[in-house]
Amino acid sequence: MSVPLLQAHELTVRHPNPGGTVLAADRICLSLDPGDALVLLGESGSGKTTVARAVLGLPGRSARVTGRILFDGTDLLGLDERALSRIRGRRIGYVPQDPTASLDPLRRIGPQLTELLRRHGSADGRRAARAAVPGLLESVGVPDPDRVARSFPHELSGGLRQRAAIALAISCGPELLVADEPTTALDALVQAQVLELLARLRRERGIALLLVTHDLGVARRTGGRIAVMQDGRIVETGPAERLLSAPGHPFTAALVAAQPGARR
Ligand SMILES: Nc1ncnc2c1ncn2[C@@H]1O[C@H](COP(=O)(O)OP(=O)(O)OP(=O)(O)O)[C@@H](O)[C@H]1O
Repeated sequence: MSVPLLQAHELTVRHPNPGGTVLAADRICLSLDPGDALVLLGESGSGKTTVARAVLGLPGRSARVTGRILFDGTDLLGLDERALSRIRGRRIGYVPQDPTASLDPLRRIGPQLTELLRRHGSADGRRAARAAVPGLLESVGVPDPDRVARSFPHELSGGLRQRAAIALAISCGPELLVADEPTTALDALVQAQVLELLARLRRERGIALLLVTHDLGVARRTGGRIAVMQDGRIVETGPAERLLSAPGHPFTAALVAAQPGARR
């Protein structure tokens, strides 16, 4: 059996709010092996993003976090910001719902990738970094990498922008990608293509995937394991196929009944 890449033990996150505190993640335990996929599935407000942000070491300034998040054996909650930022972006990549959150609107795609490749030491010198950009864009399925490298984010379609954001996220050769609703803003065809890209990155590069979604269809197509969240808790975990075809928890059963087409 392989050693888990990511493990959460009793992860609990409280957010302050005017009426007291919100228990956004309640004693979360999860485990993800290298190259595997884990989907956090749940309705809006169930705590999925809170867990994903805690794994990124970005729980929010005022959040109170307890428990442990072990990444390759190191407890991320015990690290200072400097140590965390060495892991985040280098060993853990982040794909947001809205790619404009990771792309700088005022810079062309190429220079953004060049800078990251240099900063993370994935390419030796500016010239090598620049030369690596088209291959990186090609590896995320960009059909015309030179044109895209010369483009500003707003000049690209939503699907190409998300591919560029994924290129940024994998530019440092991460072992884990955290993707928060990465296809929600895309139409159905592009959504399927982006999910296929994430699956290919797992297969070909062995990058593990922690994906947040409210959409059963996305969870099913991502494959791997699903953890169903309700009110800050994981109520059920299991292999995607089994969990969606034979839910063990009434809440999962209700979710499946509400989106019957997503079972197939
Ligand atoms: N920074 C914050 N301050 C106060 N409350 C917060 C904060 N972030 C999240 N919450 C609350 O924590 C709970 C869980 O939110 P979270 O965003 O993790 O859920 P989610 O399942 O990702 O939902 P969504 O899909 O809508 O983002 C919600 O009640 C939310 O209002």
